Amino acid sequence: GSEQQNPCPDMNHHTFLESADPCMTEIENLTQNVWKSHQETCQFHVEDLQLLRGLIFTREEVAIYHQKPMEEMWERCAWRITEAIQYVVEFAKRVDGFMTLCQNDQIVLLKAGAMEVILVRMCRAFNCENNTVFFEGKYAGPEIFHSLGCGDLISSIFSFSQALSEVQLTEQEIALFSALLLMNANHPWIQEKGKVTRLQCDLTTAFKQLLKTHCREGILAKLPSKGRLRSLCQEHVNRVRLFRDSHPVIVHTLFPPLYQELFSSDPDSQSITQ
Ligand SMILES: O=C(C1CCS(=O)(=O)CC1)N1CC[C@](c2ccc(OCc3ccccc3)cc2)(S(=O)(=O)c2ccc(F)cc2)C1
Repeated sequence: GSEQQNPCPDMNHHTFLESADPCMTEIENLTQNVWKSHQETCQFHVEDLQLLRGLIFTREEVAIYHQKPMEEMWERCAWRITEAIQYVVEFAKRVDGFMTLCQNDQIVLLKAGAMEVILVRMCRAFNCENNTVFFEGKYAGPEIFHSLGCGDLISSIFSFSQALSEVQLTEQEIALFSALLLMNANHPWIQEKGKVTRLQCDLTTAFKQLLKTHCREGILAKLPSKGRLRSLCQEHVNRVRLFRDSHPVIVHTLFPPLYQELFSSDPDSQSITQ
């Protein structure tokens, strides 16, 4: 790290470290842990996603997507999001403190926050120059999702990604912001509120410290509000329910069980699959 100015020059290095504020190194250790956890579970590396920006679906390929039945497109997106969620689950498990929470709280936090983390991670795979997102191997505009029949949800997802990519978040900022989205102590079903609050507080300190060190406090005002993220996730859940009501067999037989548990079960069902 950067050479830290020793605030008490007369103390030798050894004494200084002993007397340094212990929680400071704890916070720095937490920042490193969260960054490493993100790097190991980010699904695609941001360098690769940048390189792939040149790979855009042709008009013919988009036309093929348009001919796919609604059910098939829904099933594809359900699988894409389920894959992404498995990486987010792995991310959470590697964040210091998350595995010390009781199983109920781990599940409640992931059920409430996994989609929010995916929406944030998505800005890494979004190219705001041509309004395209990385999907199934190439970059695609919103029109590729046409046969889903939920144009409003897709356009809100795209405009959300557009707004977030303008902040140009670093991988460290995405890592800490994602961890903060997950560690939400105010969730009604949390049993060990104190432990989650402590985690949330340490992550907030770490995030603030990171922004301060890099003179990036200005981005706090540009980050999406909790309300914006929550309404986007709710819109997704509403759409899934609408689709499930009209295609119950498809959802029950072809959608990933994890996706059904997280997005199409009633909100307070705690029966998550192991
Ligand atoms: O971006 C990612 C990945 C994040 C990690 S990464 O390493 O950066 C590689 C990319 N995503 C993973 C899954 C993705 C996803 C995002 C939102 C979503 O909303 C729920 C939904 C479900 C059914 C119908 C409509 C909407 C579903 C999937 S996606 O499939 O790429 C997709 C994208 C845009 C869109 F408009 C619809 C689907 C986003």
